[in-house]
Amino acid sequence: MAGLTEDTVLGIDDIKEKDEETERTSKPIDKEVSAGEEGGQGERDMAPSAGNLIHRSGSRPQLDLSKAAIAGNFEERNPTILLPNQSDDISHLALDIGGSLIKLVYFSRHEDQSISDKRKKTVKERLGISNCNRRSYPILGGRLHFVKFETNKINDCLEFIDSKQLHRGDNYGILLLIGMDSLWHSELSANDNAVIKATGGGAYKFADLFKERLGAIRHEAFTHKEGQKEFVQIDHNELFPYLLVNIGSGVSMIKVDGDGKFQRVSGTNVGGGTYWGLGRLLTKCKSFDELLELSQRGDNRTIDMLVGDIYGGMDYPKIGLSASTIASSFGKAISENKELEDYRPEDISLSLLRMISYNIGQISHLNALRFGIKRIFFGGFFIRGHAYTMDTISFAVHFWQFPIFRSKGEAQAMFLRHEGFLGALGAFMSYEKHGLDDLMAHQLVERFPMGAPYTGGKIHGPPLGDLNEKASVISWMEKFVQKGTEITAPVPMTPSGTTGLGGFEVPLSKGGILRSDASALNVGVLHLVPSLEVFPLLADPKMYEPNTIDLSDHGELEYWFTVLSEHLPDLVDKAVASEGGTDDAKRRGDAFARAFSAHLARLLEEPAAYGKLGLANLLELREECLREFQFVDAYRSIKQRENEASLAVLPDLLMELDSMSEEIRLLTLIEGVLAANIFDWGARACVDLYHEGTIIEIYRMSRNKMHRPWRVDDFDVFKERMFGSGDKKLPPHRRALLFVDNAGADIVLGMLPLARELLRRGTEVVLVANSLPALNDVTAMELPDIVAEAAKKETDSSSPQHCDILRRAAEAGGLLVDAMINTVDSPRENSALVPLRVVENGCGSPCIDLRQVSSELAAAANDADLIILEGMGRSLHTNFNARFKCDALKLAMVKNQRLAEKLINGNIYDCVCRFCILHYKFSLLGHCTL
Ligand SMILES: Nc1ncnc2c1ncn2[C@@H]1O[C@H](COP(=O)(O)OP(=O)(O)O)[C@@H](O)[C@H]1O
Ligand SMILES: CC(C)(COP(=O)(O)O)[C@@H](O)C(=O)NCCC(=O)O
Ligand SMILES: [Mn+2]
Repeated sequence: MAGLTEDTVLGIDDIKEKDEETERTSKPIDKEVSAGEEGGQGERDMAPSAGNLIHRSGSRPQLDLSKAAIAGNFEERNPTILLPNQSDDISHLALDIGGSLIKLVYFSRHEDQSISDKRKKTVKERLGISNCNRRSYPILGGRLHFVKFETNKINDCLEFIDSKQLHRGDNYGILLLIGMDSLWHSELSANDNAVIKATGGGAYKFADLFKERLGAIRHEAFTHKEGQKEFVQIDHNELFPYLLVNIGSGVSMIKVDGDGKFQRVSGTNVGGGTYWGLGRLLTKCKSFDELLELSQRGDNRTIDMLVGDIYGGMDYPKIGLSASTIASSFGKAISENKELEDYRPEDISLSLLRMISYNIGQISHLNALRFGIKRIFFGGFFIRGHAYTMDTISFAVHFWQFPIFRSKGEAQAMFLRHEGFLGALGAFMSYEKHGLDDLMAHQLVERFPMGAPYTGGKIHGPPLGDLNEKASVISWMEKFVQKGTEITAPVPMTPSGTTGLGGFEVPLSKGGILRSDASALNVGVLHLVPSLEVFPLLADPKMYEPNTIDLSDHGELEYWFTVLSEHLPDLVDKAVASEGGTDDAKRRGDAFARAFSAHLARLLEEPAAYGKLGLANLLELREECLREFQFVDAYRSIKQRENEASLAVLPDLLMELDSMSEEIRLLTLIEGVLAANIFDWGARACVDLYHEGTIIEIYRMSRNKMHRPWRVDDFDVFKERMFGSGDKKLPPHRRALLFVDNAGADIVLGMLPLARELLRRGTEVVLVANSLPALNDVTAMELPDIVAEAAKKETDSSSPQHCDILRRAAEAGGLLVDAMINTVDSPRENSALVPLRVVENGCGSPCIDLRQVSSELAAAANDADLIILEGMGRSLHTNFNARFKCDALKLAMVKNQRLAEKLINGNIYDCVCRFCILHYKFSLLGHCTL
């Protein structure tokens, strides 16, 4: 890559000179910041119309390039660019301006969490219980977004930055990467002036980034062979050394030996720019995607000279080459009397794609061999998530490893979902002020928005990457709806192995029609939630897989897609009603339905598009989509109604329970939990049931059907743990974490009475509930009021004080603020009483991934020796097979026939009571059914 240094320096120089002009005339910065590109592509095309987008304003901080200058020697490999006039009060943004594409990674803060969360206030302030192991981060959490633009359309990029208000905010700084596959970096200046770092940091930072962050983002890396994507979870300890091959306009090959230990060992000038540039000239294509799409319909045999062409249609087995091996790319063009017009552009494109991919694959392989490297990661936007390209590269890497060529073992070709964003992301992460250097992988949650309609109460920017049109605030929703329809239309994918060319040297997957911009839906927004942690009680976090249902089985996938699609109209009705049924709500409801359907269609067609797909991901995606369209809580009124109805009958239930013997009571309590889990607005069968009676009638009916043995029935083991057998007794559990599920009868008549029983036995109880609404699940915010209502002292003096246990425990746990104030002076006769607390779980889904829980929950888990997971989402769809370091009880009613058949070989409404007991030293207990 000769000339890189000069070009980049020139580019930066350009910024410096032209910014003086900018200051005088308010001329645009678009030309200036694009100057790092090589080959002049696009430079002249750039219209200066976006010039006033990033403007000075007294109150708003912005990107101010005036008087920008390189600090130090221009010839240096690590030039620092100083922006003396830049306020560092701007958005988190990193730009990687490449020869072909601008990659933008930006950070948006989460909106301020409500501080009026009564539960948190009471827990923390009143009782001084805090998340002692919580680290303090300079950022409070937010999102990392990935966007790309063609370098010659920098105006769109600027418009986007403007529409998203990225040039203002109260953050720290901006990073700009200028160059092409460059291997430069510079240190942050200690100077107070804002600094632009010029770095091709992708490679340099990648080592660390991958190891600590991306490497553990679920399903980042994958292999791609014969049309099949397979995600690879890489053990941190086995990552190094690896070869990073960045296929941008040109190609860099970097050997990475450890954190920050890397070396550019090779490269080639035949890269993505070559394919696009040569392809454009030869086929007259107008866009890269058009060129790629052409290749899918091509047959390279018309242009490439094959081994068979030389050897009369025969293989050449002596040297291990079959007839269909390409002997010479474009070789036929010399021997025939044809002009360019005589060749199909499709064939030219395919021939070119194979030529370049093979060449890169081969050089990569040779370099891997040279250093004895087993893994090659391919990045850069040339790959563009394109199945055929990945197959071709994998094939090439593998081809040279056929026995005859093989020497020192096989190198594996791996691809990355964030393929093109490595540079921008690496630089972003390296910016120390963000505090991101301390972030751990489980603190990044990936989501797949369609383009948020609102931020800060306003509609911002066009959603789906169609940035050619001017961002029109008014028509945004209509545009979305239209776009949604386009991408909903299923895109056919040719099944693997049908290209008809055959032969081991021909990659099989060719794909169908190319999606308009695959990367827009391949890479999600990474939510940074610094308070997320791995649940400390997981027995083996590395082996933990939350999903029980594997959707890689296509039949399974289709079934659940149908279930979710059929549920959609009803959900939209509820969501719209929950927002007052206004015209705006209806429009949002429509957009939500389209967005979610679009995701479903996309995933049905390519299940691995967003990483390995499980049922929990689908259910969470639905909630995320609702939130994206500002549906805060679709089931709010249903939850309220069911809470009220259930609270009204709770005193009678508690009285009934108190009249029972301990053992009968425990059984009745578990029956009650299972029976009340029938109130699930996410299950079709149950929703149909609700038309047939009142909440209490359905609850009674459900209870009456609770006959043991249940389909999975470990109740006897649980009972033995609780009461012992004969004279062998175990002390009560110290602390139980109750992962609660639905609002209404489920929590009020099911889990609260069980919690009360544990409290009565001296076990401290922590109710673990959702941080955000999902279906009719109760949230941590809602729980204190429900508990307070359940624990209310009966004013009617004739009623016994059956709520005392709950009330005192809730007081002790800081849940009843008012009650505490009232009882401050009265002597606490039961000061030894264990507390009842509420913590949020960190998620907003009907399922729970225990690798990412709130730090509050992680802290509460430290002393816990019993976990109770309740409901289908948390104990069946996810965590059915999860193993813990303490006793664990999983309770759920199966409200879906197919799941019942598959999971427990049973029927709908069957129940699961699965108990897994830890081996106590002096264990008196048998083992559970696991
Ligand atoms: N929409 C697109 N426009 C232009 N090039 C694209 C596009 N999508 C993928 N590419 C390919 O990606 C290459 C650029 O990759 P990238 O990693 O962004 O490198 P650079 O930093 O050199 O721009 C292009 O040369 C082309 O082969
Ligand atoms: C989303 C759910 C897991 C919620 O169940 P819960 O955790 O409340 O018991 C469940 O409603 C579900 O799997 N529904 C889809 C299946 C169906 O409609 O049959
Ligand atoms: Mn639920």
